[in-house]
Amino acid sequence: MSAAPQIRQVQINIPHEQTTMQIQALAIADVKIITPRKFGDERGYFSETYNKQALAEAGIEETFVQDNQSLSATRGTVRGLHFQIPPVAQAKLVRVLRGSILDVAVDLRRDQPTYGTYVSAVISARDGNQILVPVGFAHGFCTLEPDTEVFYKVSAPYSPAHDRGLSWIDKDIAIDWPVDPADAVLSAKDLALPCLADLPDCFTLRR
Ligand SMILES: Cc1cn([C@H]2C[C@H](O)[C@@H](COP(=O)(O)OP(=O)(O)O[C@H]3O[C@H](C)C(=O)[C@H](O)[C@H]3O)O2)c(=O)[nH]c1=O
Repeated sequence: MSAAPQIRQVQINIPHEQTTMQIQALAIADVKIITPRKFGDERGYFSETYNKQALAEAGIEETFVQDNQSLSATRGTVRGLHFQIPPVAQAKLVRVLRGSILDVAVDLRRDQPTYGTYVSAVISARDGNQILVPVGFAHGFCTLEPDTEVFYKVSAPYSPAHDRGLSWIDKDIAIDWPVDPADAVLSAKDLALPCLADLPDCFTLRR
């Protein structure tokens, strides 16, 4: 049994009761952290983890058509970076059912000043927070705990023919992952993904 991969500590927020759904834009403003309201009592808590109308009232109009869930047994598991190309490009609403992840979104929109840059956030079952990754981004995460279970909604159905990926260790993007490449657990597919410089333009709107 190989030793557990070494994970550099990442700031994990302490959960707190919320009175309303909170929405916070990250440095790339289209990527948002959504923290639904929690009703705590002596039994535990209740939370509406998805409410289409509440999101629409906050200006989040994505329509989700498929739910996905993955379990990663080992902390330091990296899944991604993935995206689907039009006409089935996906927005993703990601949350963690058990454990925690460092979630990463890379901007692939060549007509944006943030093209080729990324944002990241710790998403955890403890915090009950979620990340909204819009169309036009590559998405991936690194698990921070063993047996981390991730649940996410996508706005277009899975289409292997439109499934694309980007190397997690692309030097031009230089994502600060909390695990060293020597210790990370990835699929053979993800280990072979190309760098951004070798990807065709997938998302710039045709004028
Ligand atoms: C994504 C997907 C996959 N699959 C099948 C295809 C493979 O036989 C198997 C595992 O797929 P994959 O290795 O792509 O799974 P992950 O590495 O967890 O990829 C996912 O995790 C990263 C973080 C993402 O953002 C993507 O949404 C998604 O690609 O599930 C399906 O049947 N439907 C689906 O929607």
